[in-house]
Amino acid sequence: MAVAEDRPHRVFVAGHRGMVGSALLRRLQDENDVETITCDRADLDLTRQSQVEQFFGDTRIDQVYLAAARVGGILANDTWPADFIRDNLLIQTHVIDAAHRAGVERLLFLGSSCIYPRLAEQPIREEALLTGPLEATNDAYAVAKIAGLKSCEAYHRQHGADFRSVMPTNLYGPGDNFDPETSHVLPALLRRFDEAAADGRESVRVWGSGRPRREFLHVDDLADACLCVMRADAGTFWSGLPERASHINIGVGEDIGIAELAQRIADLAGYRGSIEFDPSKPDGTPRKLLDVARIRALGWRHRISLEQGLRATLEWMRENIEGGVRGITPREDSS
Ligand SMILES: NC(=O)C1=CN([C@@H]2O[C@H](COP(=O)(O)OP(=O)(O)OC[C@H]3O[C@@H](n4cnc5c(N)ncnc54)[C@H](OP(=O)(O)O)[C@@H]3O)[C@@H](O)[C@H]2O)C=CC1
Ligand SMILES: C[C@H]1O[C@H](OP(=O)(O)OP(=O)(O)OC[C@H]2O[C@@H](n3cnc4c(=O)[nH]c(N)nc43)[C@H](O)[C@@H]2O)[C@@H](O)[C@@H](O)C1=O
Repeated sequence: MAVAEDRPHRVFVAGHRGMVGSALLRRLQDENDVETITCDRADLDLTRQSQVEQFFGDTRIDQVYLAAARVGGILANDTWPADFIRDNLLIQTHVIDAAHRAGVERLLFLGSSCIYPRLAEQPIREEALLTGPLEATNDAYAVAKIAGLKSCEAYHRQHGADFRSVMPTNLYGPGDNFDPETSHVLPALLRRFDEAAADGRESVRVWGSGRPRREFLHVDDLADACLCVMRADAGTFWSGLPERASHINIGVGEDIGIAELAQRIADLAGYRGSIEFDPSKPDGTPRKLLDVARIRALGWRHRISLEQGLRATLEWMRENIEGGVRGITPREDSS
């Protein structure tokens, strides 16, 4: 490695105020050979190339965790595809290229399990990439994420850059977006059922048919997996991947139906009314279960069960979202 043994690695976490970025910061604090670097979006808008180049030019950085992105649930993705493809292509292209020019020794790009074909064989292996059509509700976001992992692969092939990618399954945990319209399913249902229980409501609506299946990973486990991938020596990491690939799946290896998830959350929140399904909302991809053999071969396995994670996240939500939730807005409204 390029870094002298006697000084800590200077690690830039992009997106440090988000759910994943803040979990990475918590996890990196446990490492005594790491000095973390962050910069607020007000001072560094990653969609602006000049700002990104200046930041990397002025700041000595050894490693990058690229957890900044435009992120949202199925409806936000389906409603604002232009914002999702634009922001994500710009952020990742600027950061990856500036990191390469600045001589960053290692970078981790955060993709998503939605990169795989809608009807991929389950559990989904890394090799399923680009073997079939994408799910329409998030194809713009998925194309940007595919471009991100392909960028890492291309900079590795052409320049020898040690830029790696992880493809996490659906995540949840402290710092999540609990906005009813723009969030993912798990935080949306935690909030909806908790409020319904508190108000004594008789019925709660769950989007779609309830039949799709999803795999859920606690964000603290994801942060641990990211460090495991970044700490793997280059020979081990690259030799464990198929040729012309830079990505590795991160998940728990089992999934759950949305109707069952809703019932478990209802029970946890103490909700006693009925559950109805809203067919006017999209189901999205029918199933998205990752094959996690590769990350397990690197020595990582999740520790937090869905039961434990749901309880802890419900507690976190009750203590932290009083007075408002962090949602997202379309770009036209936000700039
Ligand atoms: N959540 C999930 O279920 C999954 C997430 N992922 C991936 O993990 C990564 C992190 O996601 P997550 O933490 O959930 O998302 P969040 O929305 O919680 O966090 C995203 C972060 O990116 C920052 N950001 C967005 N745009 C810009 C910009 N133009 N300039 C600077 N910073 C910006 C945000 O800044 P600010 O706080 O100022 O808004 C925020 O800190 C993403 O790449 C996502 O694709 C992958 C699989 C599942
Ligand atoms: C991580 C991943 O997240 C997104 O994909 P998704 O997995 O389809 O996302 P989701 O969590 O929003 O929904 C999962 C399922 O749950 C159902 N569902 C029920 N009730 C609610 C509900 O109240 N809110 C939401 N959001 N979904 C609901 C919903 O109808 C769907 O069947 C990608 O766009 C992309 O961002 C991505 O990579």
